[in-house]
Amino acid sequence: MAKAPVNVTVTGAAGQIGYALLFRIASGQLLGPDTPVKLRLLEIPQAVKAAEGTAMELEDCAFPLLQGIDITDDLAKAFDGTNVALLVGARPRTKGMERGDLLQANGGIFKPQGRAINDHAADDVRVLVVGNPANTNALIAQANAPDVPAERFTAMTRLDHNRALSQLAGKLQVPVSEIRKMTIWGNHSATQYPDLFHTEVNGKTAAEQVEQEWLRDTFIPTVAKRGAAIIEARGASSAASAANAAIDHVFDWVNGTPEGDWTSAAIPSDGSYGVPEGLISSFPVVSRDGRWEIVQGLEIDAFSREKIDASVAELAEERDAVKELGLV
Ligand SMILES: NC(=O)c1ccc[n+]([C@@H]2O[C@H](COP(=O)([O-])OP(=O)(O)OC[C@H]3O[C@@H](n4cnc5c(N)ncnc54)[C@H](O)[C@@H]3O)[C@@H](O)[C@H]2O)c1
Ligand SMILES: O=C(O)C[C@H](O)C(=O)O
Repeated sequence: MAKAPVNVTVTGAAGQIGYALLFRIASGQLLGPDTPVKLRLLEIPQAVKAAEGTAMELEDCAFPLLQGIDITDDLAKAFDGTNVALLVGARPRTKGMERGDLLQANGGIFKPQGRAINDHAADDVRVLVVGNPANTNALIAQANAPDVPAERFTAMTRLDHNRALSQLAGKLQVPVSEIRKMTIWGNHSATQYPDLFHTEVNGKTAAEQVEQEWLRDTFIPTVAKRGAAIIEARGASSAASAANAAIDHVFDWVNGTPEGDWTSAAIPSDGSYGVPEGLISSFPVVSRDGRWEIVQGLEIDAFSREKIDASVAELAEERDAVKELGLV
């Protein structure tokens, strides 16, 4: 029997990431080659026409799995019955903007979106927040959706994870496919901690195969500041690689992670590894039966502890700031 279509909502659909993402969703790369999709594109009123243009192009691809496209600036319509919500549209930081202003502006987006997901989404809704500051935007949306299990709200650190894989593969001159168990801890920001102490390459720990100076002074800052380096080079933030990471995140969440490996995702902490419960922090995770689980039992040495704590402290500060603003 043919599968029922899955409703996928993409916010910020007329933006750069939206343009790199929508065609891949419609072609079956988000959920798999047997799953039909219906797209809901949410935009602000000024960008609805541009989203309509993208929808025309989607039609022109004649994707066999694409069973419909709705374009709207109405939250209730955008999230009505949605099974997968990709929250991409966000307010970028502009010149002279303080961090509090940025959090406030994004609260104005993610608070009502959280409420709309609460009131209109399907019972099995899964949410991935891409728009920055992604972890805290996810926290805002989750806090405003009390009827949806908290674990359904996640933020994207898969791009950082993929960046870390590529940097390490280049250093060791191995294919990315030979690397297992990479981890990004903490916030999707420059404080994130890409951890090589549990990563395996050809059955050996990656940290033992690289110089400690390279790990500390090149690898960690290169991965953590890659987003800024892309902006510097392109004059715009990463788009195709961000869309690719969003596809990877949702595909693995729905279909499971391969045996013998794990990935990275920012999910609500259950207190594991000393990360305060409720913070949406990146962890080593596996997906089993459609749910993320934090990989347990990893030994954390003093170097890693300090790095994880610094990023988690930043997340706690952001949470306190949005609490003060009444957003969570
Ligand atoms: N987590 C990550 O790894 C990662 C990586 C790259 C980019 N990002 C972030 O993703 C976000 C989007 O990036 P982009 O390059 O697509 O930006 P963009 O400016 O090209 O597009 C953003 C789109 O969002 C729309 N938008 C704004 N407010 C909206 C709202 N309330 N509802 C619906 N749509 C709204 C805008 O009209 C615009 O079309 C940014 O916040 C960026 O910093 C995150
Ligand atoms: O948009 C940004 O600030 C950078 C982005 O989050 C990235 O990691 O590429």
